[in-house]
Amino acid sequence: MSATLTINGLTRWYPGTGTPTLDAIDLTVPAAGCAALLGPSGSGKSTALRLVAGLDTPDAGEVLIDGRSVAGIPPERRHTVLVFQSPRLFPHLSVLDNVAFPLAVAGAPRGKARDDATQFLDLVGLTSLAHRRPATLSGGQEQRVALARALAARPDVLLLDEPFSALDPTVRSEMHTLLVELRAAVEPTILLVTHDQNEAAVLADTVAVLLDGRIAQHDRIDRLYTRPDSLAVQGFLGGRNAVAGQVADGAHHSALGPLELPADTVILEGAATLVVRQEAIGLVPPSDPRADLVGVVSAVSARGPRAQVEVTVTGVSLIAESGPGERFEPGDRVGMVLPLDQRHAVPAHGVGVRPQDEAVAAGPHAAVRAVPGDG
Ligand SMILES: Nc1ncnc2c1ncn2[C@@H]1O[C@H](COP(=O)(O)OP(=O)(O)OP(=O)(O)O)[C@@H](O)[C@H]1O
Repeated sequence: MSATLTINGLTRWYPGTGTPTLDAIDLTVPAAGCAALLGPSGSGKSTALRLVAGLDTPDAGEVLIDGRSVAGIPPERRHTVLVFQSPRLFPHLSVLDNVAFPLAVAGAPRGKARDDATQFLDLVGLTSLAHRRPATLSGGQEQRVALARALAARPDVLLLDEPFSALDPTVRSEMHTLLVELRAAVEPTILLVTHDQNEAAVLADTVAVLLDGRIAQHDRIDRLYTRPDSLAVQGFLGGRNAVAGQVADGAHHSALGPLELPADTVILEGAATLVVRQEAIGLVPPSDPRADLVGVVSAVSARGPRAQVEVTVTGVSLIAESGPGERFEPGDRVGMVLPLDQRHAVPAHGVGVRPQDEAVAAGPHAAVRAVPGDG
């Protein structure tokens, strides 16, 4: 019951707004895959889901399910189901009949619809509540019913619009576990909208970062963290270190001195910003031979069990995270280890260049190094 979802050049320009809310976005979610659309409030995430679901009409571009355009097909015939932040259950129906509803609408006899619904309730762990009314359920239980109802409709594509953001952290985490189990059991194709990076990381195979109506980067979450295409993506994902400089001879040159760049990426010669995640930097004694840099602690701020440690190195401020039990004070001299595979250079102009994009880079600042296996 899963299908490939393809979004081509999808554009939505609400009347009276100066710029399009969605500006020609492209996105593919393979059958049984899960992609997250991650972006700040107002970036156009819900607009994209509404267009895929058929609740709104694009100004340009198209949505394809298994290669077939769904333009002009009404929502109820698209084989997509949208689950919202609020469960939107039918209050006058039992839990079981809520889940059986899409089956009954599709023409299944009452007994068959209820049998099927029982199986989906079992999948979400709620068979014991089958005869309750929604008003007697907790928020997490209601959302479980909403998921069971959505899956019972056997959609080609399951669309989730911030489905867990109203739940408290413990219940949200239980719902994440449930969704991982549902994926394994039913293998739906999922497009998930969220503004929560952790949720995207836990649930999705790939994450499309939506900034100002454009997909800034669609990648695995680990690559979004360590290989951002732009400083906008790096900053949105909370990266704190960005050092301006130049790339030459496979290294980044700045006030920090030359720092070799990893070989598993294409490196552009020219102006580029070095980025390294704060949690990837190791703090060691200044005499430690592993230290790539030595500096002086300029500030320490506690963040739960870890602290953010600001270190000044030849006038450049870098942030690292100390581990549990490590204590640093302003004025301490420290060594910093910047693991080679965690370093990345973001070209000063435009997005980063990947192997598949090499043709774009042909020019005076063309890509100088590409290693198979990347991207
Ligand atoms: N029907 C509409 N008419 C005019 N503008 C709209 C309409 N729907 C949404 N917008 C605008 O489009 C922009 C994107 O809205 P959208 O709800 O898609 O963003 P979002 O990323 O889902 O945000 P949030 O995380 O806050 O839900 C917002 O500026 C919003 O005000």
